[in-house]
Amino acid sequence: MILAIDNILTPEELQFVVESLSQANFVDGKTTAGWHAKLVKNNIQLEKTSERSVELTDLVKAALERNLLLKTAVLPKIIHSILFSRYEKGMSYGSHTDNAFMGKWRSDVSFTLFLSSPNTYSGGELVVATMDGDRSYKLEAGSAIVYPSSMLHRVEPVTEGARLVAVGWIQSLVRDPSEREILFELDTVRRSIFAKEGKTLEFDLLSKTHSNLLRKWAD
Ligand SMILES: O=C(O)CCC(=O)C(=O)O
Ligand SMILES: [Fe+2]
Repeated sequence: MILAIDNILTPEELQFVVESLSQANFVDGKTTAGWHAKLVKNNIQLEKTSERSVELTDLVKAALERNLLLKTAVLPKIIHSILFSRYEKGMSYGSHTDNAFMGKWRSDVSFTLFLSSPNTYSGGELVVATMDGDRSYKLEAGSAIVYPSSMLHRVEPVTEGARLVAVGWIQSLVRDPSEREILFELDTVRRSIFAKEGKTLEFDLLSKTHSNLLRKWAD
């Protein structure tokens, strides 16, 4: 399941992040890519060890953690390895797959949080390869695409302007995307029943099934 989540950041947070990044020092992105992804990675990114990176990482992580849609669809165990990347004119990231592990954490879900307004740059779409063709994404600033880390993906060349994003990886409580999808749908239905009718017997039974499956599938 590929999911678009709008307004992860408030306008104030977005402005803060973008302003902070405008004064930052960016380095070659190849330093954090796997040995094969390095061959096609052509961007620059905020130095991970800088104080600014730690501050912005905490901000983005907190924004993702408070988002209910992300919580129910992704079931995060930990949001790890956030990077702030910049693609200037001519930069791109060719087709690749993300490493299964980053340090000790597994990458089950990848995300791109768009930080530049789409009308400030040309090209730079995130393209995810699905069984029925390529899907192309270029969201409003502050919104994110969330997709299984198992999928091939790329960033199209930027032809004008600059594309600023925060990308990162999540280890989910449930590694299998199809199991996550079942849990997400059950959770969505039970919340909808609760909103309409309150804590009915149907709500209780769906909650029981959701909890029992989560217990069964979580690692
Ligand atoms: O910038 C993006 O949207 C995705 C970048 C990416 O695929 C990566 O950093 O592994
Ligand atoms: Fe990637």
